[in-house]
Amino acid sequence: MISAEEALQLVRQYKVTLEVEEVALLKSLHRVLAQEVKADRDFPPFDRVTMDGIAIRAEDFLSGLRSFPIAQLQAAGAPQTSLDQAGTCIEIMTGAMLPRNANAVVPYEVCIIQDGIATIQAEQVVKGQNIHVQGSDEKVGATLIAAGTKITPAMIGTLASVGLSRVQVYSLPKIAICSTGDELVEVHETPLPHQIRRSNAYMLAAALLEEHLQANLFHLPDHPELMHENLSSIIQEHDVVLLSGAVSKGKFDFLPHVLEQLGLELVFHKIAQKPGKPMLFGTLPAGKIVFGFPGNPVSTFVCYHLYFRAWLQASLGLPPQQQSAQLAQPITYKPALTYHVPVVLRNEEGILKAIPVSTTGSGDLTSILKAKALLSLPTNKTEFKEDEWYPLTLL
Ligand SMILES: Nc1nc2c(c(=O)[nH]1)N[C@H]1C(S)=C(S)[C@@H](COP(=O)(O)OP(=O)(O)OC[C@H]3O[C@@H](n4cnc5c(N)ncnc54)[C@H](O)[C@@H]3O)O[C@H]1N2
Ligand code: MOO
Ligand SMILES: [Mg+2]
Repeated sequence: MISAEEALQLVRQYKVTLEVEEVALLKSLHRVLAQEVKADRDFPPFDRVTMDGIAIRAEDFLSGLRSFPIAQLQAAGAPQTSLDQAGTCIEIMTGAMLPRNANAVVPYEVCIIQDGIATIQAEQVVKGQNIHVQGSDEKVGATLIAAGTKITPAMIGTLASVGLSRVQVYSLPKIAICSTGDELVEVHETPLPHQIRRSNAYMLAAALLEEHLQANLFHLPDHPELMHENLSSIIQEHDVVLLSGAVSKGKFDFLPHVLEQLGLELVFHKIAQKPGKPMLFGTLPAGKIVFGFPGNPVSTFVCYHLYFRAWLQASLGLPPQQQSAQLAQPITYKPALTYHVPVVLRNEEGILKAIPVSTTGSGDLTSILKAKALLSLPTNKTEFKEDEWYPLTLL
């Protein structure tokens, strides 16, 4: 049996190779950029006026002049004008190109305009004031966003600015979620006393939606031939298969055997951890990836968050997310297993404190209703003291 740390390292090594596809600008939100984004022109592209007011030559003001006849009006979006005559001004709007020969913009608030003459009441005017100089943010050709970055709304603004109406992004893996077990019925059905509803499949699908990933949902019966037949066609159609249940020691836990028949290259089966000990991970022919999450709801949820998300980050070329928090109360845990404790979080003067939530075990769906994260207590100790720092995984 491998350790939780080894399992994490291993899943990160089995990333899938994602193709590059082109999508419409807004569809690129939350996707991973597969191209470098460069400035197609200087940022800003011209000397941009930053206040509504008048454009003058600062020298005229310095020579004592205070009243400037208005020669022209220039709006944003109009071609550049020219301040040809010394001692005059051009009324100018925010976002307009600075007129040729002008070098300062005086806001309306410190001018009085009467009969076509602007009189400046400011104490001083400095050359270059209220002008956003061409190329002062970025020069044409500069890299604005590196490939491999997850696209945020702010980045959509930059992509739009440089004219990328279509964006190259890495394609998304095709994901299947399969629940297993003859005790499961559909959500809309009323279970008989010995049945339960298929909650894990929906919980996983929702967790994927939070990553902006869609999945197809399936159910596999507790029957080796039928499981083989169904799973074989599911694998053909998907890059990644997330399975829930049927990976432990039970008489109906057929998955490991069926997967082996389907060409599984096992990377590991069983991790020294609680919950989620019987988790399975491996590859299938044609570079497909399979995660076999233990069926207990908390185990499925915990293993998804610890291992699938680490795998996804690695496959998308994103750095691992590492965080830690302080245990808020002592815990004794004797088994030689990494104990992933469900916790809520509290910020105490800048220190993140993890407070364990009560749970009856990995069948306790309600514990993950309360928990916001997992605090992973390592195997090399049995006494975990208050204020000690441990790795944290957000749920
Ligand atoms: N003799 C042993 N028994 C068990 C061991 C062990 O080491 N030795 N490990 C236990 C642990 S830990 C876990 S976790 C479970 C994992 O079991 P399986 O992955 O084989 O899952 P199932 O047997 O199919 O189901 C377990 C449990 O989860 C419920 N379940 C399954 N799928 C769903 C679903 N989609 N939605 C809601 N609930 C689901 C299922 O009804 C069972 O109650 O094995 C222990 N046993
Ligand atoms: O590891 Mo199992 O996940 O405790 O129920
Ligand atoms: Mg079982």
